[in-house]
Amino acid sequence: MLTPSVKLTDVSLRYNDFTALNHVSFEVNAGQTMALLGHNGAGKSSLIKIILGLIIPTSGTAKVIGQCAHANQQKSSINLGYLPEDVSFYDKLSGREVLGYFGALKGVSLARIDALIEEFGLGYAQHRQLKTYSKGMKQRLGVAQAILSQPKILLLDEPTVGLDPQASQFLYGKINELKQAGCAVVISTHELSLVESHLDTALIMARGKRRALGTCAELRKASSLKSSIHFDDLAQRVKSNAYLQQFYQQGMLQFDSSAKAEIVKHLVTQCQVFDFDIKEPRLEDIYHELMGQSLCSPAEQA
Ligand SMILES: Nc1ncnc2c1ncn2[C@@H]1O[C@H](COP(=O)(O)OP(=O)(O)OP(=O)(O)O)[C@@H](O)[C@H]1O
Repeated sequence: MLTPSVKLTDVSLRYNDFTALNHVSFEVNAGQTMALLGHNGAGKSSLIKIILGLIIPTSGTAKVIGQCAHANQQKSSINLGYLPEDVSFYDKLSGREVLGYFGALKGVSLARIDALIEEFGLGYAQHRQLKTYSKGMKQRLGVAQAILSQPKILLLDEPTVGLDPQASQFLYGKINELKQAGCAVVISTHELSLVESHLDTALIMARGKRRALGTCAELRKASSLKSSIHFDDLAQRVKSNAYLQQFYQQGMLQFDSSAKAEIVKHLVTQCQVFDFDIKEPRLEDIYHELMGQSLCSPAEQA
């Protein structure tokens, strides 16, 4: 059986008397991206630090490619790439010196460093001290550092903060390349619309607990949010079609996501309607439905 790249089983974490994580389990396989979502203080960064082996869970187990995460941190035998939430490097160094330093630690060739500097659009500033870099330039450098050694596991804590739209798109392109090469990716982010089309699964955390885990389709099915279909002369067609009438609301067909395949089949085979517009709940809609309207406070223990 395939060993998951990341496997957390029943992990709890206490900081003194505060329970930051409460019986959390999930797996990420090679070549998969999991988005780690949740309110401020939900426990996302703590989970990433546990995978890195920087924090040992109070109870439960954390494994990376079958090894205890903490033991791997000490041996560094598994190649992990990490972008911390607040990326900061010694600001008297130049961008090139930073990548050169991490490259030397990880045995990366100078050619790879040169290529990444150019790809991330930092060539013109590579010899300047970091104190002259903008926030987005530092973030680009941080992402380049994280993927430098083409890791087997890539952990990105809010990677698109400060990135312009093109740089964000470029980053997701790079992530997809790494996935193709078998990298397992965990991305903690609040930018749901950006991550939606790139994830395989999403883990939604609330107050240290797992609120939901699944593919977008699974989360959509589990939600009570409706999908909808619209097409020209829909109202006319519905008048003479008892099957469609049961879904007709506010000028469109509205239904649970699990009914989509059946309705589409009906439209194509029974009504000869081939051109329609389907709208499904977005990840952001599902997230808001799960989290509710009021602000979650990490201090409220569930
Ligand atoms: N070293 C620490 N000591 C005490 N409490 C901590 C420590 N680190 C984190 N916490 C608490 O644990 C909870 C989870 O923090 P964490 O940083 O994992 O949240 P997060 O989901 O990454 O939040 P955000 O989206 O705001 O970055 C928070 O209530 C935080 O205050």
